[in-house]
Amino acid sequence: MHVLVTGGAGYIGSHACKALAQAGFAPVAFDNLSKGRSGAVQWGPLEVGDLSDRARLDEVFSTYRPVAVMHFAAAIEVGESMTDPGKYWRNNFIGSLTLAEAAVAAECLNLVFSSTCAVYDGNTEADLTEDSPFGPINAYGGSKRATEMMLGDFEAAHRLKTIIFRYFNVAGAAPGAGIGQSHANPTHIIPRLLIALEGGTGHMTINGDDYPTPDGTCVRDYIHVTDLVEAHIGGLKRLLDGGSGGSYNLGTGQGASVRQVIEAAGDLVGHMPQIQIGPRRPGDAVRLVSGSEKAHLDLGWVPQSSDLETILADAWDWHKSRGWLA
Ligand SMILES: NC(=O)c1ccc[n+]([C@@H]2O[C@H](COP(=O)([O-])OP(=O)(O)OC[C@H]3O[C@@H](n4cnc5c(N)ncnc54)[C@H](O)[C@@H]3O)[C@@H](O)[C@H]2O)c1
Ligand SMILES: O=c1ccn([C@@H]2O[C@H](COP(=O)(O)OP(=O)(O)O[C@H]3O[C@H](CO)[C@@H](O)[C@H](O)[C@H]3O)[C@@H](O)[C@H]2O)c(=O)[nH]1
Repeated sequence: MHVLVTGGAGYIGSHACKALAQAGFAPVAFDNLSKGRSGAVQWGPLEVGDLSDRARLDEVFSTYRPVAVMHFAAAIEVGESMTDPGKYWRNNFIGSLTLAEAAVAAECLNLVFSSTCAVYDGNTEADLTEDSPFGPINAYGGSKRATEMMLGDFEAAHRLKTIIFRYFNVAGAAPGAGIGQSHANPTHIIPRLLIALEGGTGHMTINGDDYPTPDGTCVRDYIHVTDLVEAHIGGLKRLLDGGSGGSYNLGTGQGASVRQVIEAAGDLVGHMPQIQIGPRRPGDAVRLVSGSEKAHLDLGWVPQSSDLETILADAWDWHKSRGWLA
């Protein structure tokens, strides 16, 4: 059973391919390699192509006749989305629309979509459930929320069943698998921190320490990538067994501030980076922590490796092993 994995050469998509293969599916990665790398595609073929290229999508659907799509391909940087919103609306929203139309035309009517907690109102201090108010405060979250709405309309009109997963902050790496967060110039806190601790820059800038949080820095809910992709396998099986779609938060319910993440990484490695306080990053939410049990109740999903120490240790092991990458 082929599953088309858009963004399959990227960080989470490559982990999903690994989990799909382990669960007995045949993943087919579809990626334009703008951020992904071909070396991360180890569990099935790589089809190079862009979401905007409908003819290329049609060709890939026709070749593999996938039973489902896992849709990870997107531009993902919150800060960039505030300075270049068009890139986000074009790639994430128009790209997803093109993909959904191709899937319906190919009668591939099961889709798992990578959404984000950035669809919620990030200025609230409350834990977030699937019923929390929307209010994307950045263009990235806006492009994801619009895609969710589009997919809802496609489900009603075209029977394209969709499971929407709203991830909190994904981190870590599958131990020993040769895949992890490998952007050339990472913006995410954990890869940047590991580069700093390794001696690459030696310093870490905190993007604002005057937020209304206990230590003044932004709070996030970090989820291990191996736990995250297991939820996708559960969601996919539910769709293929005839179950309904739905929306699910994927987080742990535990918040960690930027300072706490830096201190935990310093404890792991045995020394602290030099810390500088910079300005707030446009589009940053104050606090994003999941308050939901829905994925546990509906899908039986329980994170196994998502304590911050394990996440950082696995990310650090990946970071040290990836010297051969650009
Ligand atoms: N990393 C996180 O913490 C996080 C949190 C919430 C949601 N997400 C979502 O998870 C998904 C995967 O994120 P990731 O962290 O693996 O990012 P990533 O950049 O590593 O992976 C995205 C992949 O999509 C590919 N891609 C981008 N645009 C494309 C296009 N138009 N056509 C074909 N391929 C394209 C890139 O080359 C890359 O390999 C994204 O949809 C992202 O919004 C990530
Ligand atoms: O050098 C750095 C890097 C990051 N941060 C801060 O660390 C926090 C986390 O930032 P980052 O790791 O970039 O993640 P987010 O901006 O929270 O976004 C990630 O997590 C979102 C869910 O919260 C996803 O939707 C996005 O795709 C994903 O990029 C934010 O407050 C950043 O401002 C710093 O202070 N210094």
